[in-house]
This record gives sequence, structure tokens and C-alpha cells, in this order.
Amino acid sequence: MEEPILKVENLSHRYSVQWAIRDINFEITRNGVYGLLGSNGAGKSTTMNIICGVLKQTEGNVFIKGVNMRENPVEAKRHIGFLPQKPPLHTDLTVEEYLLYSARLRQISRAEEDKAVTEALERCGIGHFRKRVIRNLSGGYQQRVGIAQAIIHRPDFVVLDEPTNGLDPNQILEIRHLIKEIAEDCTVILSTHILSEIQATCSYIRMIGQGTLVFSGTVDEFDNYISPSTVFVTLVEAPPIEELQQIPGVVGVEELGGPNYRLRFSDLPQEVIEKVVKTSVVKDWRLTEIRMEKTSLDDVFAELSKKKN
Ligand SMILES: Nc1ncnc2c1ncn2[C@@H]1O[C@H](COP(=O)(O)OP(=O)(O)OP(=O)(O)O)[C@@H](O)[C@H]1O
Repeated sequence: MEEPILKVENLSHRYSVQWAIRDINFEITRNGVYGLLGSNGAGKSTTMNIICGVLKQTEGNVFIKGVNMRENPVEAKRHIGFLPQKPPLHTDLTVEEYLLYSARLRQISRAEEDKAVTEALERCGIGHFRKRVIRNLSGGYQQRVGIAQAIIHRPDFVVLDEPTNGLDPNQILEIRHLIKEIAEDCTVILSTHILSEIQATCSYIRMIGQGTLVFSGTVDEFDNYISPSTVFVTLVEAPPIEELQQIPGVVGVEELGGPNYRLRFSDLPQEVIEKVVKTSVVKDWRLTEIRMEKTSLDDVFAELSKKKN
């Protein structure tokens, strides 16, 4: 079987006395964009810093393509590109000077460095700014420079800590687009506490709540984490509420104004829907709309944030 791109094993970290993360385990085996989700202070940056080898964990191990970060950090880091929450830019340098410096830090050979810089500039859409001093670029373009240094050595695995934080809505769209392009050739993991960011960019989610892993799955699985417990119905000739309450499986009825009602149920949603449809036909309630009401991502996030492993 192929080596996972990332394997996080029993990872725990304590700053002085307080544990920031406890016993986190997960693997990433295929390409795509992974969202590391969690509320402020949940432990995302701590996890990312350890994965990238810039913070030494108290317990546990991180393997990048099978290489143990603790035992062989230089080799493990060759596979990783990292954009920390605060981009490590030298703002007095031009974009080109800075990327050349990054290429040398990444031990790209002198013969290859110009090519690597040009490629990174092009992939991040900043070729026309190569002679610009970084300080004079907008926030969105500075972030692109930060991403360019993260991919200059063509890593298999790119880690971005809150990459759209502080950008305006247009810049956010551009950076999301860039992240998706980068993910065509490698695996990207990005941290965020913004759900729309996950929906717009990611295919998979790992969620940390209060320092522990509380969810690991696809965005669709996250979306369906809480099964729906209400249906919305429109009954043009609705009966008295008491009659609706007698439909088997219905445990509550809410009037929403006009012919609209919310039915709360306890049984399997599909079965209740069938019963509501059948009863409406038999009793001629003139059912014109019926749909399950999905729980919002915010509700799933709130539920998982409370979860303790
Ligand atoms: N250097 C530090 N010293 C002490 N405690 C820290 C340190 N860095 C982080 N912490 C604590 O560890 C916990 C996890 O912090 P971390 O920065 O990893 O969370 P986060 O999910 O990235 O949050 P945010 O979204 O706010 O960046 C928090 O309680 C935080 O206060």
C-alpha cells in the first residue's frame, strides 16, 4: 500500500502547563484540498506548526510520506511547503529577491533557482510584480508571494494557515482560486474557522474542537452529520393543528404563517414524509410542497465544537 502523504499519530502538545491538543490521529492518503476546521483557540495553528516541524510536539509523531518529522526533520520538510498565519515575508526585498532567497533556503541548486523562481511567480500570477518591493504590494498580492515561497520547491504537500485572513472579498476569491489550482498537483491542507471557506475550497474536513479531533470526513459527510429532524410542508387546505400532530412519527407542529407548517419528527425522515404525503392525499389537504429541512453547517460546527472525544 502507498505511504500516506501525512500521518498524524497520537499527537499532543502542552504549552507550559496547559494541553493545547490531545491525542490527535489522522491520515491523508490522497490529493485534494483538506480543511482543518476549528474555532479560535481550538488548536489548529499548534497542529499545523507541529506538522510542518516548526514546533516540537510534547507527545506523538508526524510522518510526511513515511518520514518521521521528529527523527528526520530535514528530509520530511523537503516534501512540505508552509505558509504560516503571519506570512514570513521580508518586505524590504523585491518579490524576485525574496523568492530567490526562499529558493536558497530550500536548497534548490544555483542552476535551477532562476527557473524555480519564474515558475513560482507564474503559478501565483505575480510575474508582472517580480521587481516590486513587497511592502508596496496589496494584502492579496503579499499573500500570493507567501504562497509562492511555499511552493517554490514543488512540494507534495502544502500547508496554509488561514490563507485568506484579512483579505477583501475579491482577494479572497482570487486566493481560493489559486489554492485550487495548486491542489491540482499536490495535497493542500488549510486551516480556517470560516465555514464558507471550507465549502468554497475544500473536499475534505478534519475538525479540531477543544484540542481533540472531533470530525474526519468529506465536506458532504460533514454537511449530513446531523440528520434532519424537521420537514417543511405547504397545505392549502390544512386541518386543525391537532390533526397534524396525530400523524404517526410527528412530535411537534409549528405554524409558519399562511399554509406553511414545520413538522418535527422522531422517526426516520423518509418514513414520516411518506406518511404525511399519504395522509394529505387521503384527507385532501392539498399538499403543494414538502421538503426536509437540513441542518446548517453552522449548526454542525456548533454541535461538533461541544463534542468531547
Ligand atoms: N505560545 C503559546 N503559549 C501558551 N499557550 C499557547 C501558545 N500558543 C497557543 N496557545 C494556546 O493553545 C491553544 C490552541 O491555540 P492555537 O493557536 O493552536 O489555536 P487555533 O485553533 O490556531 O486558534 P486561532 O484560530 O485563534 O489561531 C489556545 O488555548 C492558545 O491560547
